[in-house]
This record gives sequence, C-alpha cells and structure tokens, in this order.
Amino acid sequence: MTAGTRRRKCPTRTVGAPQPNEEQGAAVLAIEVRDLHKRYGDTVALDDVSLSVNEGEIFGVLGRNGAGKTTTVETIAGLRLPDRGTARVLGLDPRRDRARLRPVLGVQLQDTALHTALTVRELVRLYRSFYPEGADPDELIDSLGLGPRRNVRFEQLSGGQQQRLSIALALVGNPRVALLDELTTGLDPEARRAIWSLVEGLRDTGVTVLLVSHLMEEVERLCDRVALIDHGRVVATDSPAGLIERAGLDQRVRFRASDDAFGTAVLDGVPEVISVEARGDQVTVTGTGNLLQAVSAALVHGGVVVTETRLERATLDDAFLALTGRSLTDETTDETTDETDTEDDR
Ligand SMILES: Nc1ncnc2c1ncn2[C@@H]1O[C@H](COP(=O)(O)OP(=O)(O)OP(=O)(O)O)[C@@H](O)[C@H]1O
Repeated sequence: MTAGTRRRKCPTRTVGAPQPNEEQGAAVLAIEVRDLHKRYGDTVALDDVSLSVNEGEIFGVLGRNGAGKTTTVETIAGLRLPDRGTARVLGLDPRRDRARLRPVLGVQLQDTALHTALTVRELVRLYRSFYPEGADPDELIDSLGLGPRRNVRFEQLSGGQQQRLSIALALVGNPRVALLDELTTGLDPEARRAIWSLVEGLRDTGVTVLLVSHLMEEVERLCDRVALIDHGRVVATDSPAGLIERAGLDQRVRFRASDDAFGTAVLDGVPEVISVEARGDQVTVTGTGNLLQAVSAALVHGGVVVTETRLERATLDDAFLALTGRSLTDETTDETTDETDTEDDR
C-alpha cells in the first residue's frame, strides 16, 4: 500500500487477559508516553518524547541510528527507567504493573538473549507456556517460514532466521500490544515482505503494533501513523501521507507532449497545479492534491495527446529531510558517546 492510501479502523480484539484501566466510558490509549527524558552521561537520548497510540493502530517510530528509538521502546516495555516522564500500556505502568501487562504485551527487541542450545520448536513452546492463551506454536513457526528449521538449535540459525524466531516469541502469547524493534533488520527482501504481510495480518486481528524502524519503505507500507524522531525529539507525528503534505512537498507529473505546439495554457486555472515547465516535448508539472487526475482531465479536455506520463511522489525520506535537515538514508549516525551504562541502571 502506498503512502497515499489509508486504511480502515480495526475491530478491537478481546482476550481473556487483564482489561486495561478504563475509566467509565473513556477509551484508554494502547500506548501513552508523556515527556520521557533520558540522559546517558552527556548524551540526551530522549528529550521529552511524547506519543499516543490508539488501539488497533500500527504506529511507527522512524529515525536515524542513535535517534532514541530503542530507548523509547525499551522504556515502554519497562526495561529502561526514564529520568522523568511516564509510559503507559493499556493504562498500565510497565514497571509497577509488570505482572498484569505480561500476558497482553509482546516485545521483540534488537538484542534478545535466548537459550542457544534449544531448538526453534522448544523455544516457541517454552515461551507459549508463559501465557494463559496463545498461538499454536507449530502454526506460528510455519507462518514465519521457519517450518523447515523447527528442529534446529537457535545457535545454528542464520541471523535472519534468529530474527524471525524473535518475532515468533513476541507474538506467541497473542498479545494485544506488540512492540517490534527493527523487525526486518538482517532479512533479505523476500523474507522482509513476508514479515510485512504478517504484520498486516496482525492489524486485521486488532493488535496494536508499535513498530520501530529506520526503513522508510517499511514504515510507509505498514504504518497508520508515524512519529519522526531525531536527536531524542519527536519532530512530527502524522500519517505517512500527512507528514509528506506537512513538509510542504509537491508532487510532480511528467509527460511527453506529442504535439510540438503544446501550450502550458491548457493547465491554467487547474487548482492542483503550482507550476508547469516545458522543455522541448518534455513537460513537468508540480502541484498538490490529486495532481495526476487533475492534469489528465485538463489535457483530455484540451484535446492534448501525451505519452510516458508518470507521477513522482515525495517520500517519507523527503519529508524527514525537509523536517530535520538530514536524510534517513545518510550513513552517519546520531550516536555521540561510547559510554555504556550497566544493565541495572539502563
Ligand atoms: N546503555 C546506554 N549507555 C550509554 N548510551 C546509550 C545507551 N543506550 C543508548 N545510548 C545512547 O543514546 C542515544 C539513543 O540510542 P538508541 O539506541 O535509543 O537509538 P536508536 O534510535 O534506537 O538507534 P539504533 O537505530 O542504532 O538502534 C545514542 O546516542 C546512544 O549511543
């Protein structure tokens, strides 16, 4: 699905697990983060990060390496303690209400320590036993393409297979909320597309997904809304298409006019059109809204025949660049420190 199309609202699935703390009649957000602040030595990892994720939504956190994405998601998972600010999942405090949250929260982190001598099947069954309800381990293993590797030990899996297994372990309890950190890192394009389909399937069952990524294509395809994060700050939150629009980015329609006498006047007065540039028979029209349809209609109306028409849309990367001054695909990172805290005070 492209950035220009948005999706339906999903039914909220109910499970026999603890219900969120709902005030009378008031809907509780799946995830609510307020003013999270976290510093490591001189590095401000989170600078008052706030997010609100609705139930049934796939919400992306997109940023460059070192922007603060993992610190955010691990704080939401209750694995890191912020210096200040709050995180709530289904109205519950991830640290104080850990036991109530465990059956309804699935977490897939970048670095997960697993029993390396156990097989895929043993690990999925072990994790399944932690939950009162959950997925069928063998079906889940198959759905992640790990069927042929089910009796292979974790330590003998490839990086991509280990990654898919970590997703299985996050989903085996049929969570209401899933936190997925860089879920397709290390996967080849085919495996990546298979995982994207799986996440789209989660949406259909009403699972709320917080998806941390630095891959614009992944976020554009999967997410209903996205928070762009840069240097520990949320720069903007909107749908992918909304972020592009908010950045004031134009679309371009290019075509070849078969009539040498093509006159730009044919596009005069079309509200979506901002500018028209004709060089020889190559014409470039910039504009907003449903530009392709508006231009096509005006050309037909003016009796102008054109060929090789194509629409060039701005991407989330263009929006990121416009909003932060830096590209997502730029190789440099935001990381500025080599200081490492201990596990306990992370
Ligand atoms: N335990 C830690 N000790 C010291 N600094 C840390 C620690 N964890 C994160 N940082 C620093 O905090 C900043 C944000 O890191 P974080 O891992 O949250 O970013 P990220 O956006 O997830 O990056 P990546 O995409 O590379 O995982 C970085 O500058 C990082 O070096």
